[in-house]
Amino acid sequence: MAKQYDVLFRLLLIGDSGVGKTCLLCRFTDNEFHSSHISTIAPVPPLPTSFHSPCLSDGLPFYCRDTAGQERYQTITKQYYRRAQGIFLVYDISSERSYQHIMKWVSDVDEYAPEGVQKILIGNKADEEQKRQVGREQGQQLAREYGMDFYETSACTNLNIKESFTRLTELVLQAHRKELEGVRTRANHELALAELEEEEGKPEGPANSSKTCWC
Ligand SMILES: Nc1nc2c(ncn2[C@@H]2O[C@H](COP(=O)(O)OP(=O)(O)OP(=O)(O)O)[C@@H](O)[C@H]2O)c(=O)[nH]1
Repeated sequence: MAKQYDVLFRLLLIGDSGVGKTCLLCRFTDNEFHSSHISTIAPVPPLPTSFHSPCLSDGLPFYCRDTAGQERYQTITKQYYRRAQGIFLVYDISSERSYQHIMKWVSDVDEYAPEGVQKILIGNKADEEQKRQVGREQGQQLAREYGMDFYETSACTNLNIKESFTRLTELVLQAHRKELEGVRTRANHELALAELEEEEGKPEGPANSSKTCWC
């Protein structure tokens, strides 16, 4: 009933392979950290297990999708951009290369995501101070250039995880305030997941990911 008035917000995590996207999401949703790196393979796991409902900000449901950072999966990853309302662009502070690649990720977002999508820049692995290759000021500078908020995070020590997720959901809510006025919001997680699955369809290829923290 009144399905057209329901709202469903989708967040995405993108960035090079190994920057810690899966770990950020696991830390936020399950308060867990996995020290081994098992690359997310595309297609990412089936929708019902790859979405989480942090239910931040006034209890509205948010669904956050992890993506595979490896180049060979980019065609699949890009198909998720067009329905995203919020995107985390993640680099690793111990990898200059992953920082340089943020420009390429931003240009993909500009090309494939809807206008008005909210973005946040994340410099992850802030606990790795002795391996740091990217200064905090460099992160701040890049974020300023692209008009994004910036957080240095650590999925390992739980630095700024809640803060960055909360901020992105706030930005999405602000951007969609008009739509939210007087509308009924979807609170039924199962129903929402079923609809997401129906809308986006199951990606082709093997259904499983080698990641273990989606369990
Ligand atoms: N020290 C430290 N290591 C981290 C942090 N976040 C992730 N890692 C490690 O970095 C490696 C890669 O993390 P993942 O979360 O799998 O990286 P990803 O970006 O999802 O990689 P793809 O799935 O290949 O795109 C793992 O060994 C993690 O334990 C962090 O905040 N600090």
